[in-house]
Amino acid sequence: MSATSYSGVLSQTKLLGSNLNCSTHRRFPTSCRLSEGSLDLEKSTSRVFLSSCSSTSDKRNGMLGRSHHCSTIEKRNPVGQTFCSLGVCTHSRVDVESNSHATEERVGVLLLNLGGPDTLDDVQPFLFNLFADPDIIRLPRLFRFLQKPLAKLISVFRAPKSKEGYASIGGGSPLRKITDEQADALKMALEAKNMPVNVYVGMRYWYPFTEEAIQQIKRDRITRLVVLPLYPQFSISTTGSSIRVMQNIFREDAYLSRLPVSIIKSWYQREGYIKSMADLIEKELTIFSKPEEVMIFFSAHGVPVSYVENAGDPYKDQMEECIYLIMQELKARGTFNEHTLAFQSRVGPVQWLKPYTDEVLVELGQKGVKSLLAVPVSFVSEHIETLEEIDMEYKELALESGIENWGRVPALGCTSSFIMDLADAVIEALPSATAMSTSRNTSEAVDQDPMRYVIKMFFGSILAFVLLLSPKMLVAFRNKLF
Ligand SMILES: C=CC1=C(C)c2cc3[nH]c(cc4nc(cc5[nH]c(cc1n2)c(C)c5CCC(=O)O)C(CCC(=O)O)=C4C)c(C)c3C=C
Ligand SMILES: [Fe+2]
Repeated sequence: MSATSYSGVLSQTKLLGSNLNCSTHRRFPTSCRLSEGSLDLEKSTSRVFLSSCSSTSDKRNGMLGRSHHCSTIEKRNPVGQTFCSLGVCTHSRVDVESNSHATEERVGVLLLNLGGPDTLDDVQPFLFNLFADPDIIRLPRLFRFLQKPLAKLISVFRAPKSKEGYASIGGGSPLRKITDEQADALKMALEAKNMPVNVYVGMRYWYPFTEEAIQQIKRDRITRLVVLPLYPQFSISTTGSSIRVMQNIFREDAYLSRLPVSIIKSWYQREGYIKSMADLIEKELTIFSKPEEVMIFFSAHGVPVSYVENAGDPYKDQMEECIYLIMQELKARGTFNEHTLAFQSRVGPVQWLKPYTDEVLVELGQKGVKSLLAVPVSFVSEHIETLEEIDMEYKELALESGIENWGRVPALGCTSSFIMDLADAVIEALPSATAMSTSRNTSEAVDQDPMRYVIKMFFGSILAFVLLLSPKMLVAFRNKLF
């Protein structure tokens, strides 16, 4: 549920039409002229004036005192002079209510993340949730009814290996704790910028689930919501999946479907993020005896190739651009190290994005690279793939392959420059919040036709039988590819 949920009340005095051009897209339905999180002021013809007052009492921290303050954000069209200004004023509630436009505004920020098992007993059910996600195992529509049985099978097969991994990092995932800390830090950063908000944490595959966070948002009568996935780059399998869950819930609910929402789909290109990453890399390089000789080795979580080539996942492009921007920033600071990008954590019998981290490490060792700095780049908190896969498996492989000096950049976590930048991203996204699309897509309508459903099940069963007994699947299970 909410990591940082307090009864902050924001009274908005004015909100003049945020007339952003939003279109409905089949897979990523909310595609606003929001240029991935930052308001595209040059194109925008809207003028948004948001003056907010707060009257807060923090239940969590047991604060009894109430404070009243007011923040102003102004965004104007290209002919206007003021693009973004934050001002602070103080006035009483009566003043607010005397305004004819007065409505009570409660701003929420929903942090989306993957979630991870808290204990070893959670591992198999967590894996089940993950593999039951049609954005993780993308079965053809005809096979969709197989999703859950397949998820059960794969999760049971994979659980022992995953459990070993989680056991080696302390018996569970640190994700919940770190995400809660990030939520607290973000709330404080926003308060420091005179933007009191409730921050909620919604995990995709484990507690606190996205569904719970959304229920809490509803209970708190949030009136404007910014959705901030904690993945810098967009992938269908991560941000896309969480947004799909959100949209399904929002569509069915009268209150939520009218709630103005702004989704920050990716933010890898933000200056604050790039600079924070460059800071961490620079700092870690100084630990090596010859920093200039260190190969900067970006290791990103992979996705199956089909996501990029068939489904149009922008993940690979965004990842490459992200690395380019980080390297440009380092060059601007006088750091000219060589670098490379590889993809880790592949699962199952399909082709994943290449080159693979393990193969590149061996090649680099063979080529005579002696010093290497691993940089996890697809995620902003420590998790099993940094603490176990990189710090243990890949480090061992690198040292065996001839690399002598190994280092690893920590995940950003609660690095203050990073959190401040996320806070800015939220503030910039807020004025463009619009109600989510409520239209049902046609393929879902087909699922509601009983005759079509029976036909689909009949042919699907035959195909499923063939698929499950296909040599590829049998080999995958036998070779423990899951
Ligand atoms: C940008 C980050 C991630 C992408 C893209 C991603 C895609 C993806 N992942 C799997 C399968 C698994 N992922 C697992 C854990 C896991 N994945 C991410 C991030 C991305 N996944 C994180 C942060 C974590 C760790 C959570 C934690 O508990 O610390 C797991 C479980 C662990 C294991 O058994 O290895 C699986 C399985 C697929 C199939 C996929 C794309 C289709
Ligand atoms: Fe993953």
